[in-house]
Amino acid sequence: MSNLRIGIPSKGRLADASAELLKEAGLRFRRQDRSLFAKVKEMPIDICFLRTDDIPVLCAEGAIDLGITGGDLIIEAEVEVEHRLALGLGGCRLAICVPDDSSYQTAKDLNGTRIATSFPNVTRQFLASHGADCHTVKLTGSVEVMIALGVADGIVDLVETGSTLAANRLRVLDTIGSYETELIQNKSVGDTELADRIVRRIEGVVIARSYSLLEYNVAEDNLAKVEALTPGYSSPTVNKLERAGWFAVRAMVPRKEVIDIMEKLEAAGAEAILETTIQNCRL
Ligand SMILES: Nc1ncnc2c1ncn2[C@@H]1O[C@H](COP(=O)(O)OP(=O)(O)OP(=O)(O)O)[C@@H](O)[C@H]1O
Ligand SMILES: O=P(O)(O)OC[C@H]1O[C@H](OP(=O)(O)OP(=O)(O)O)[C@H](O)[C@@H]1O
Ligand SMILES: [Mg+2]
Repeated sequence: MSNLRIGIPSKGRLADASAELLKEAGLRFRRQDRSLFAKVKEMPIDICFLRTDDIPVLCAEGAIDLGITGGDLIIEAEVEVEHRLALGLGGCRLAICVPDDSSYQTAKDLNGTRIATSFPNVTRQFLASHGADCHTVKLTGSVEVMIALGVADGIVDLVETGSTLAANRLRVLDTIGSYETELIQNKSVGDTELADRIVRRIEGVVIARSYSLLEYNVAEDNLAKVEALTPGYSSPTVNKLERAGWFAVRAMVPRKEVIDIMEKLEAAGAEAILETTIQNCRL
């Protein structure tokens, strides 16, 4: 059986984060210069460095068994792949944008107009579902300037901070969807056991990155109140302290909620509240 092939972006904003994610999942490899492949040490796995937007079709065609790419690119590619994991990276939204001073109010108002985009399939489907039939102008990048160039009346492009829109005096008319980076799998992978092992390893890192471990001490009278604040991933760990009537509690807490929960724990009488990061986990 040939090695399991994992395709990751060779450049761009997802490249480093994708490689780092695999390394934290225990895959040890090093890309030589600008080579297309890298062998993983002591495992029958090859890493392939590809264009982010080619990864969905290469995964569907079986050139790679697993791939890391943007959810928006997967939908635009209109291919059949298994969506194995959302990776908590590359969050963005795909939006219909028009000039700030235009009179458009809804997607339907765009009927008969020209829309510049790198996502013609998603664009046509969304506009058709809103009763608008538009001429799409397919481009690979710098879509925002096409209205100024007179090529389009509106655009569909990715929006993260909104700074590109502001710089081009554009506003969001409607949001098509929100996306993040995903791990996808070919529907007929040969070594499903190894593929599942890799998915499980990556899942452990993704969960570990999205949670922190909170530990604190609390008097018995306040125990029920604080346990409601930190129910944990499945259940908090509670141990009796030497200090009579006091308990030590440890629980996983979503990282983005930690500060808020620490304040609530303190207000509920918890003491010695500590946050530690989780390097990896299996839950
Ligand atoms: N602000 C953003 N702009 C573009 N893509 C983003 C953004 N935020 C997250 N992404 C994700 O990254 C993917 C694009 O990665 P890709 O490597 O193709 O382009 P890039 O990083 O913009 O590099 P390039 O300069 O080649 O366009 C998108 O499909 C999306 O899933
Ligand atoms: O909302 P923002 O934070 O401004 O990000 C959105 C912009 O980023 C991406 O462009 P990119 O920088 O990838 O250049 P490109 O158009 O050449 O891909 C995307 O195509 C938007 O133009
Ligand atoms: Mg780009």
